[in-house]
Amino acid sequence: MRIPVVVLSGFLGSGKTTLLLRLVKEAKARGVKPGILMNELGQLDVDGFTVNEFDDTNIQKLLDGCVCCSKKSELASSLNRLLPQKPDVIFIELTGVANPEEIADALTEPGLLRSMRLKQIITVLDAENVLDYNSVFSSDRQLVHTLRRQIEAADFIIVNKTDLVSPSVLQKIEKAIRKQNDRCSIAYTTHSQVDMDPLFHGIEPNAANAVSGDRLARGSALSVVKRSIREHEHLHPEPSYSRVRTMMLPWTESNPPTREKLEKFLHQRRELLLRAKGYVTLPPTGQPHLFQYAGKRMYWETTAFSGSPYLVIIGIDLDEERLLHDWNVLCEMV
Ligand SMILES: Nc1nc2c(ncn2[C@@H]2O[C@H](COP(=O)(O)OP(=O)(O)OP(=O)(O)O)[C@@H](O)[C@H]2O)c(=O)[nH]1
Repeated sequence: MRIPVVVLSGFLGSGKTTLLLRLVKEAKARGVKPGILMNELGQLDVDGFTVNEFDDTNIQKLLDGCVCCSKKSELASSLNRLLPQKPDVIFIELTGVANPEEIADALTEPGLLRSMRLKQIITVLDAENVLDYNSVFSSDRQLVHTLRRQIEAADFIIVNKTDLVSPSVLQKIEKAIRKQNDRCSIAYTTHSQVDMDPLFHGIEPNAANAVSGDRLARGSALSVVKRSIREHEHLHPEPSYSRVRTMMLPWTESNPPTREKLEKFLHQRRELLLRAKGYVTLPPTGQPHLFQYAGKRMYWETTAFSGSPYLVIIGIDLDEERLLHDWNVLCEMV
């Protein structure tokens, strides 16, 4: 029986990993064995540590590039490495700038088609920021195109972070979604807390799953996806994002910046910054924290992480040399 694959898409910081953690927990509660493929734009893996807390979960990570373009050739081998543990379902968490249609297409290649089937594309939206993407990223045509595709290709859209917006904003978001996708289901959530029953429909322990009800069985949906991919490749042979850059800011344990200085540093660069995350130690105690900057908000959590601290930032046209210089000046000033 072919293993159902659930693709999680959505822009940087919208709540995909939060959803993935819920899905993995739910899978375990149902006796369903999950396999996970996580893709990160940066060289370092922040979310993997959190997911690794589910100790016996089968995880593959594809770092330093986007699986829908620069890392596409590695998709099949990474997915095939999940197979020996016989997962009942595979969750693929894409980078925030990935076009999920490309993954749908890759799953129809002969090497994967025999063992896997695309069950569902779920797109998570950040309710606080999604309506601004077109204007904020107007100078990056490819990125705008990719973000539109994330909505158009979705079977299920989760409008997340509803705690940060008013009901009238949610109405506008629903209208905007329906203009682009009139067939998907929509749920409104905080912290990606969604009813799991529909998501697990047809996913059973021990993989003797019925194939019915998946996207692959619905020939028409797949052909729409395939046709739009061909159009996409024709019109956009470039990657799904163009000016998005990732870089690491070194975190010296002997001389770390304070929380306030880090926050000010990022806030001053908010126009070009899309996302930041990392494990950092804070003075004076050296307590490790998981730090996240998403949708222009900063989140801090204490953590049991015991590796070397690091901080990854993602932004538009980042000037690496200049940022590193400013960062080093900041660290020396502490
Ligand atoms: N206020 C608020 N914060 C949320 C909500 N959902 C997630 N967050 C926070 O937003 C940040 C980003 O969430 P993630 O789940 O890591 O987002 P992501 O889409 O996986 O991010 P990338 O992997 O960088 O693309 C984290 O600090 C979450 O705790 C929500 O509903 N409301």
